[in-house]
Amino acid sequence: MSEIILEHIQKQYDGKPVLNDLSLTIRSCERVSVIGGSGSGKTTMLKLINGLIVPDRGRVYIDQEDIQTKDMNKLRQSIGYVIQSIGLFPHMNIYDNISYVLRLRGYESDIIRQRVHELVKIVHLDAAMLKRFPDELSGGQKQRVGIARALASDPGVVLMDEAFGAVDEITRHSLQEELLRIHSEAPFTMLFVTHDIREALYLGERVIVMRDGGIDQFDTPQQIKAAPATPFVRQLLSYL
Ligand SMILES: Nc1ncnc2c1ncn2[C@@H]1O[C@H](COP(=O)(O)OP(=O)(O)OP(=O)(O)O)[C@@H](O)[C@H]1O
Repeated sequence: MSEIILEHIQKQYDGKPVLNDLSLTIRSCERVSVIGGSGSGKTTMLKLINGLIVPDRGRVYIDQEDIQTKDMNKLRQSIGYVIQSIGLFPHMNIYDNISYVLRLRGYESDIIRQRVHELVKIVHLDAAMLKRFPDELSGGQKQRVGIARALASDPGVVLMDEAFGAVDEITRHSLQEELLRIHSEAPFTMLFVTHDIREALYLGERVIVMRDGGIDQFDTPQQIKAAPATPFVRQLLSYL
């Protein structure tokens, strides 16, 4: 449950601007989708929010606190991050993967066990899978583990980067529905990067359309459909 503010963010790689004077406010508990061309800066924006990279200029605030003034390890532990390649630790079983942040934070084992069992229920995983290792799970099951791990410490912010990109259509649809249900039961501020305009419009209460390091439109799905702000937004909508 956190408000995120990006204020005049500039980021360059090798002298080439990747984010160009980006400013936006994401409300506490809001679901925001991010869509845009390849290389438009979507992943870079997420990484700036969880402190994996720092802007050349501008500031990121979470709940009115400049993240640069925070302990970066603590910041990352307080933000759920789900990526397409999932990033599960291959040498740890599912239980240890899900409980990783809780163990880092020094919670007692009874509390951790209770929370892990709560989480597997939330993401509809079979508890029998907790003993397995990531390479013994299907793509969709691994994604559920990734979501459970991201939610483990009850984060105020969850960042998802093409989180459902590597699963089949049916699994993708059920993960989308589960994500909406999970969010409605225990809300958090969510940024969801996707290449799929349907997914963006379905999951986002508002949608950011990025192009070349800037924002073409940041609006509700209804408004984006009713009044696309640029030819690029119109082109995206033509794929519906
Ligand atoms: N560590 C890096 N060093 C140099 N250039 C980088 C680095 N990370 C990203 N870039 C460049 O920054 C630009 C934006 O990358 P970013 O990953 O944010 O795009 P994206 O919108 O998420 O793209 P995609 O949809 O293809 O994943 C790209 O041109 C990319 O090549």
